[in-house]
Amino acid sequence: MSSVFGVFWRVYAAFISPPRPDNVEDNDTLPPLKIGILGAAAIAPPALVLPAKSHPEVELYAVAARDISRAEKFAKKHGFKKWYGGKDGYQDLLDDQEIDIVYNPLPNGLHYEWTMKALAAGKHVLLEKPSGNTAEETRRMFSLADQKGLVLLEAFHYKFHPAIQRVRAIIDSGELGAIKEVNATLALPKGMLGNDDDIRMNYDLGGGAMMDCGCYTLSCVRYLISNNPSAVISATAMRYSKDPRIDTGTTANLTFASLKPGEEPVRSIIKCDFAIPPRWGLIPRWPDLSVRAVCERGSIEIFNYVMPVIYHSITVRPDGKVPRTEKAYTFEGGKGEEWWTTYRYQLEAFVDKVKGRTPQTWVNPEDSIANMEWIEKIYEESGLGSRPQSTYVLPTA
Ligand SMILES: NC(=O)C1=CN([C@@H]2O[C@H](COP(=O)(O)OP(=O)(O)OC[C@H]3O[C@@H](n4cnc5c(N)ncnc54)[C@H](OP(=O)(O)O)[C@@H]3O)[C@@H](O)[C@H]2O)C=CC1
Ligand SMILES: O=C1OC[C@@H](O)[C@H](O)[C@H]1O
Repeated sequence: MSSVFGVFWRVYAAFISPPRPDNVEDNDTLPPLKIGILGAAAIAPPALVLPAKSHPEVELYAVAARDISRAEKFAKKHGFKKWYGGKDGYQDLLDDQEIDIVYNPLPNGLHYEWTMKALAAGKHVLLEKPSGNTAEETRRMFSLADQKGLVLLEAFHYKFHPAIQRVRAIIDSGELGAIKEVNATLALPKGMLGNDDDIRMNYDLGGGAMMDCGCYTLSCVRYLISNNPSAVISATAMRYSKDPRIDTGTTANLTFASLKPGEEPVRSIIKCDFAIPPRWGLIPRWPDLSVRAVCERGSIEIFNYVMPVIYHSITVRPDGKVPRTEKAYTFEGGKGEEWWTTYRYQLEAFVDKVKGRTPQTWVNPEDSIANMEWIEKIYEESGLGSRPQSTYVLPTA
């Protein structure tokens, strides 16, 4: 449904009142997987709480917050059975034997420590993006998950939605010829994010626009080109006035080796910004969430690859032919509903993996590690340097 009614209907079902699950394969015989959340984070309701409400195989079980009253308020508001708080609250949640899955939406600089602790406690972990502060942290987390036979997923939710997968399928089909250039932007109007106390403005917590919004643009161009960059040609950061180690926006110019011998390298410009100024100093701008690929025989672009359930459009312009617009809210013959958010598709895949089923989509450890490696290279090139590596050491058993 691409009408205005369709937008309202999807937003209602996705964010206001997700339909309750009715039928499940093994729901009658197996208890639901119990979820615990570390931190009453702003992203937790859209990214996990709402998706869980329409997933028949999970239960919102416990939340921990540094302040117990905050944990209690969050638990009661969202229907969690238990809450933990105080200085040991996060560890108490991890020690709860009932919990199967831990969602980690802590600040980036704490992803490593608490994911390592969660894995050590035997929990599967859904970890917010970017996976850590450094690629070394990411390698260590996936290595521990592997040793323990646990599922660990970096929550690059946009990849689980049919919209971006449709863009890649069109590129891969060869309809437009070889890919020459892909540019991606995630830029938000000033005022939406980036107050002084925002975790994104704190270097020790892994702040910076390239970490926050930029990690999507990098991930997306790597995904559409089906390769990793071969070099960062240049990277320019706008520095935060109160801490020059933090970028409020970064533009990076990358090059990728072509996958086919003899073809030109693929060029890419990625841009992130969390402070686009109002037009003429007055009129607030819309977020810029665009990705455009130029190929030998035409171009393709998608608007809104980050929150496609609300509205997105895929415009294909084959040279010499009439342009067409496509939408993709569901997979043909696959699991999903028009109102499923990127996060709902992601939760479906995560549960499938935990249950030993083959997920429709997955983000492999190598992919998460490579994304962090190139984030670090971009920060190095911009002169700001990598974010600080965690000093946490997991005690040996
Ligand atoms: N997938 C997506 O679409 C999005 C993902 N994200 C990612 O999710 C994570 C959290 O982002 P967001 O929800 O916006 O952030 P918030 O600041 O709302 O949440 C972070 C949580 O971390 C906890 N925390 C623990 N230690 C600290 C500390 N020293 N300082 C501040 N907070 C602390 C707080 O929990 P407590 O309740 O215990 O106080 C807080 O609730 C980030 O990794 C971000 O990149 C963010 C937005 C969108
Ligand atoms: O993950 C995210 O997605 C959307 C952005 O608004 C936000 O800053 C970021 O953390």
